[in-house]
Amino acid sequence: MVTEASVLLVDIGNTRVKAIRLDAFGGEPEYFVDTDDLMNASVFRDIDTLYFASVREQAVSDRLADWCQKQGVTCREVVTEKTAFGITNSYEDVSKMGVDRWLAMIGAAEIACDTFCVIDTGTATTVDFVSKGQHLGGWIVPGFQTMKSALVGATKRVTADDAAPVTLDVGQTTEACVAQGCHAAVIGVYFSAVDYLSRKQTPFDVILSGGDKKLFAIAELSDSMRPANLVVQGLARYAKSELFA
Ligand SMILES: Nc1ncnc2c1ncn2[C@@H]1O[C@H](COP(=O)(O)OP(=O)(O)OP(=O)(O)O)[C@@H](O)[C@H]1O
Ligand SMILES: CC(C)(CO)[C@@H](O)C(=O)NCCC(=O)O
Ligand SMILES: [K+]
Repeated sequence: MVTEASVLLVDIGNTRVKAIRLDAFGGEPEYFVDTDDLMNASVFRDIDTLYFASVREQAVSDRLADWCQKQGVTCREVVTEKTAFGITNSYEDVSKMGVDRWLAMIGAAEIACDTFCVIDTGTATTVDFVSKGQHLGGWIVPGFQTMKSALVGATKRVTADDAAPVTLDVGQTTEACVAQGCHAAVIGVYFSAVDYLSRKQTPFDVILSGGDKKLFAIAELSDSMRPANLVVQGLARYAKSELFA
């Protein structure tokens, strides 16, 4: 019999792979560089079912599925759909939408009111807007690190450091100007999302997620929610409904 402790949820992101068992999905996942790293890890022991989602190339998914088959582990890859859990995707070709965005919406819908947006910030910052079960559309923006690398790569005299500001401020050195400027740009996405939703003239929730959500400390003033990891939460919803409903 499948138990929640024997199901592993895996989010294969652009930068990192996150894995956590279904019975612990609200907690902190384990991080891996890639799926080879994951396949050798102890989290893989004693599981009988794997639910995964990937934004990497197809070969990565194929290799993971092959490996599961050899281990006798049931493997289910979740992909972006046109409709599920009462949400309808606005993309005409839903296969083009990154499954992390789809799962973030599915995860957010469980905790948000009728109208909401989910802001997921990591390698990219994505924003997706949903009202009454209809996905209205979204934004894809470079993430904080990605913005800094693009800036450094496209200029001669601009350099960056590892600082990750949490307050809106200004810099007095090149590195501080870059860090504060890119932080201001990330925060700008949040304010623009609030502005867009405000025009709907209906109550809404803003849900923040992703490896860099700490950059949104400023949003604590408002009542936006910051759940653990929405992509994993979306995967958990799929696994629960398919295995235990
Ligand atoms: N231990 C860590 N290792 C790598 N990145 C980290 C770590 N802790 C925080 N981060 C931040 O998290 C960001 C990556 O976030 P996340 O893991 O959500 O991204 P990702 O793997 O690209 O997933 P996504 O595809 O959702 O963007 C990095 O930009 C980095 O600033
Ligand atoms: C935008 C990212 C990189 C965010 O992780 C991912 O969702 C992705 O690769 N998306 C494909 C393009 C799209 O969603 O329209
Ligand atoms: K992201």
